[in-house]
Amino acid sequence: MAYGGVILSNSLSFYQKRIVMSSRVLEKNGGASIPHVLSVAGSDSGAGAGIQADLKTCAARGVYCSTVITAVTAQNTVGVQAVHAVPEDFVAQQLKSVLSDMQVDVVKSGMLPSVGVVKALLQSLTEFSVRALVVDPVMVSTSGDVLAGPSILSTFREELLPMADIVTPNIKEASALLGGMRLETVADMRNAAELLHALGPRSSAIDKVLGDKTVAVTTCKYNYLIARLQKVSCDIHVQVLYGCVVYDTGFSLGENLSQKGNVLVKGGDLPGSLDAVDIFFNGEHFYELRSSRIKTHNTHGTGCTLASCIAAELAKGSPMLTAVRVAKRFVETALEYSKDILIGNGIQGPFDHLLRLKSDSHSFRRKDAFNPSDLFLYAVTDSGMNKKWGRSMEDAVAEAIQGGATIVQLREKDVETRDFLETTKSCLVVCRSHGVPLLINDRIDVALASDADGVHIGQSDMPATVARTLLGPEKIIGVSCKTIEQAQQAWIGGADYIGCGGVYSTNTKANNPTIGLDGLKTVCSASKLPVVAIGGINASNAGIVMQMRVPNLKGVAVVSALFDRENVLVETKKLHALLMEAPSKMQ
Ligand SMILES: Cc1ncc(COP(=O)(O)OP(=O)(O)O)c(N)n1
Ligand SMILES: Cc1nc(C(=O)O)sc1CCOP(=O)(O)O
Ligand SMILES: [Mg+2]
Repeated sequence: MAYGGVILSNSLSFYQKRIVMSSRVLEKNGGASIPHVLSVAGSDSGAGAGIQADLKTCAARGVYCSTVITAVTAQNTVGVQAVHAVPEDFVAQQLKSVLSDMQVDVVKSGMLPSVGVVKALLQSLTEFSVRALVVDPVMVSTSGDVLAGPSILSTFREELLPMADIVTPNIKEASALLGGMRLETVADMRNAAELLHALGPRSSAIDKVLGDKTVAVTTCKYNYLIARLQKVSCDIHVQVLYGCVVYDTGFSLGENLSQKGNVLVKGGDLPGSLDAVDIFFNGEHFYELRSSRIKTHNTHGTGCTLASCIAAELAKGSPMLTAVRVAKRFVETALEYSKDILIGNGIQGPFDHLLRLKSDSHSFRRKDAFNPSDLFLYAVTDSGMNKKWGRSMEDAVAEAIQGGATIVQLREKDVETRDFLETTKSCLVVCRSHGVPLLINDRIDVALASDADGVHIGQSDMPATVARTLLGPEKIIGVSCKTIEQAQQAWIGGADYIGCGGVYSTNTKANNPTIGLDGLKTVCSASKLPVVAIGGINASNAGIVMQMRVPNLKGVAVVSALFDRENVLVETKKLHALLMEAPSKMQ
């Protein structure tokens, strides 16, 4: 083989030991490693950019993030008021602390305020092996403040970029790195990407044979990668070993392990462009990544977020282009969700990395946890019935709420997903303005996409445990149960309430077994969760149901008695009044 006859050097035993050590730790703890990004960047007191953005991004992407702080900035949405650079030897100390102990997959660099700090980072990368280096060449903050002076440019160009697997400059940074080159068009960006690529990583080559199937790979970026050869059909592949995790690099030996760097020139600031265009160049192909420009002032920290998201995706094992695409989409989604949030008085605000403060609903957001008394009068819609009576879903929901419905479920079996999502959003506005929870029948995807308050699922739908994992701890989950066992399972699965029926026979749900008042009583008595009765309930029998005074029964759920009627408002009021009179104990 071409790599035979190379001498095994002593320095390699360190890495071998490290692999054995990591495996032992994993064995001892019985755990698995988690993708890990080390962010080497400055702190932003306003928490929109820098280390804080990197931490939030990695958290949002499910990746562990350790940090080496290179500078502390006094910064807000107005600008950068002061910068305190962390002494270089202390940056080096932080790097050593993290890298000597933790298995970092990807290093992401942001603000590197001095040549000494860049050199400390480079030195660490020659001592400790990582899989990739993502360089965000931070030079000027979005507010226009200089974060890395011109003295550093040549070190970036000559020493940092050649180590990078990807470099992600914006237009101004690309221009600065290329000696002030003018970037005004997409063609200029392509040109810049090509020129920057020429400053990128040199090729790597198999360097040392460690054993029968193990080699060391030297690159200019890493001291040594410990790699294992694996025969996959006719090709010999190279796998990089870290602890128990083995990453197939996809390089076959025939390609002499040559690794090409990547450049992403971000065109967010490109003058006169309607779209946000970024140019990705991998040394062979250009990719024009376009997305529509989101109208918002909340763009502080987009660069840091994009780079740390790329790092997070690489740490999970994504190929470079996939990581870039995912990161771009993540930033767009976060911007869209946060476009109207207001933090600070400056012209450029931060956005919400955790996508929580959804713009069109957060002012009406339900503040309370699930309240079982919400089950008192549960209105469950049916599009067929509303169509029959010539009203929209939104009008039907509004009337039911005015009539006294305390919770609403959209049970739409025959609508197109797109229409269902739009209807749900409109109904949410109605429900939130009245503080009434809105649940979605069956469709967890629609509940998630619309940020509805929860779902109602049955025995043939997704299990409650899975729904809970998807929806998180705050959403309401109801489960249909006809037996004690099902009720027990719903409780274990993390449901908030159960729907129990059919109490009476019904035409609304085909082939629905009727369990009667006795069946309802049995389930309610054994249930650890609050119960709402359903099935054939109307103004003539709701009183009977509630007067049984069985434990845990909190209310009735009704479809046809409200919606298969000419006047939803009148029918809901009637049923509400009747329930209020029922001498039940709504514990
Ligand atoms: C409150 C309430 N209880 C029971 C059901 C029925 O749910 P499921 O068994 O999943 O049947 P479908 O409604 O999906 O036909 C419900 N929807 N609401
Ligand atoms: C949707 C549904 N679930 C049931 C169950 O027994 O779980 S009965 C039912 C239909 C309820 O409609 P109506 O109020 O028109 O009878
Ligand atoms: Mg269902």
